[in-house]
Amino acid sequence: MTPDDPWPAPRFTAPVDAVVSLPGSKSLTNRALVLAAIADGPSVVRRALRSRDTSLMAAALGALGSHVDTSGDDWVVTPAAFTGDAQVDCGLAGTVMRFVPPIAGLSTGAVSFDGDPHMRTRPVGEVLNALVSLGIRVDDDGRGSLPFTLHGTGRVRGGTVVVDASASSQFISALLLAGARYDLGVDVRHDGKPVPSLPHIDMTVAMLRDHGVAVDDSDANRWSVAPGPVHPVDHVIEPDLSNAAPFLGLAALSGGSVTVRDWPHATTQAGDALREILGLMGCEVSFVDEGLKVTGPERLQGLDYDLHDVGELAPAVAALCALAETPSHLRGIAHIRGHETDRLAALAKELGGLGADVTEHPDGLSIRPAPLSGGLFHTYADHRMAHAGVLVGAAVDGVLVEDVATTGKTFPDFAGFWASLL
Ligand SMILES: O=C(O)C1=C[C@@H](OP(=O)(O)O)[C@@H](O)[C@H](O)C1
Ligand SMILES: C=C(OP(=O)(O)O)C(=O)O
Repeated sequence: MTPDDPWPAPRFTAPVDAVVSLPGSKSLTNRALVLAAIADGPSVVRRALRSRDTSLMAAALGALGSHVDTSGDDWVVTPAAFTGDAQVDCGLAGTVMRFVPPIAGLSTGAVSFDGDPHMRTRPVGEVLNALVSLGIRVDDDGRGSLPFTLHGTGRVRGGTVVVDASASSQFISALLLAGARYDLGVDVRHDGKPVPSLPHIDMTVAMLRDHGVAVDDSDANRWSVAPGPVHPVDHVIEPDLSNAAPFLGLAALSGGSVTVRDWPHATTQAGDALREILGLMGCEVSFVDEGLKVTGPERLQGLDYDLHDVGELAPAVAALCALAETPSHLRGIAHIRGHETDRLAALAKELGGLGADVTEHPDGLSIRPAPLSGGLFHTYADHRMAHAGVLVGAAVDGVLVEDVATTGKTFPDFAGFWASLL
C-alpha cells in the first residue's frame, strides 16, 4: 500500500518490545550481483534484498547481457558475454553508477548511463578518469557526472591507476570488482584525504576472495587485483545492518527493547558499528539466541563520535542525538554531502526546523539538547533522511514525514513495517 504523503509518523508513547527480521543488505546484494555477472558460471544470491537499488542493479546487468532471475527469494545470475548497446538507469544508487561502468567496459558496444535528477550531481568523475587510463573510451561532458557513455571493445587492458577516493569508497570498490577480468588486472592507489567508509572496501575484498580472486591489500591506500578466473559462488545475504539503525534507535529512544534477528557475529558491514554507538549512548547491547538485542536507557546520552567509516548511519544517529539529554558532536563526515542529498545541510535544516539546536560544520554536526515540536520533515529523496524523520516522530507529537516511500531505495514497505511495531 502506498503510504500517505506526508506520512504522520507513528508516535511510540510506551517502550517498544519487538523482534524483527530485516531485509538483506544492499551493499552485499549489489556486490554479489556484479561478481556473479562476471563469474565463470551461474551463481545464486540467497535472501537477496528486493528494493529499488538492487532491482536497478539486476536490470543493469540484464541490459549488459547477463540473465538475472529475480523471481524467487534466491536470485540466480547466469553470466553471458556483454554485448553493449545498452542503457543503464542508475536511479539514485551509488553502487549502480560506480560499480557498473568498470564491468560495462568489458562489453563490445556502447553503454549509456543516466539516473535521477540528483544523481547527476553525485561524483563519479574519478571512476571515469580511471577507466580512461585503463583503456576504456568514455564520452561525457567533462563534468565528471551523469550522463555518460562507455564504448567497450570486448576487453580492457587494465594496469595501475591513481584515484582520489576521498569523496567515496565506492570509487575503489568499483575498480576492484571488475579488475580480475582486465588483461593486466588492476592496481589501484588512493592519493588524497583519507578514504571514507573503509569497511565497504573490506567487504569488496572479502567478496572477491570468496570468488577465488587474488587481492593484495597489505599496503595502506593500495589494492591490487590479479587477472584470472572469477568462480561462481552461492552467496547468502546478511540482514542490512545499516537499515537496522531506525529499529534499534526506536529501542534507544523509547526505553524498550528491539532484537534484530540473524545479526552476524562477524561481518564486513559497516552498520555493525551500531553496537558501539548505541552502547555509548547508554543502551544495553547484547547478542541473544535470536540475534542482537538493544535495550534503551532511561536517559539517552549524547554522542561524540567520528562516523568517517560509517557515514550512512549519520541521519538516524543525528536524530537520536537530537532526542538525547546531553550534547553531541558527529565528526569526519564531510563526504556525506555527496550522498543521496547533502545530508549535513539536510539534517541541520530538518532537525532544526523541529526545534533542535544544531550547528552544521564542514565535516559534521553539533547537536545540543532542546525541546522538539511537530512539523513537516522533508526527505530530499533520501531513504535515510526518512529514517531520521520517523525516529523523531516516534518521540515527538505531530511529525509528518514527506515522501516516506523514498525508503524503497533499500527497504521494501518500510512504512508498513515501522507502523506494525506500534
Ligand atoms: O560500497 C557500498 O556499498 C557503500 C559505500 C559507502 O559509500 P561512500 O563511500 O560513498 O560513503 C556507503 O555510504 C554506501 O551506502 C554503500
Ligand atoms: C550513501 C548511500 O547510498 P549509495 O549506495 O547510493 O551511495 C546510502 O545508502 O546511505
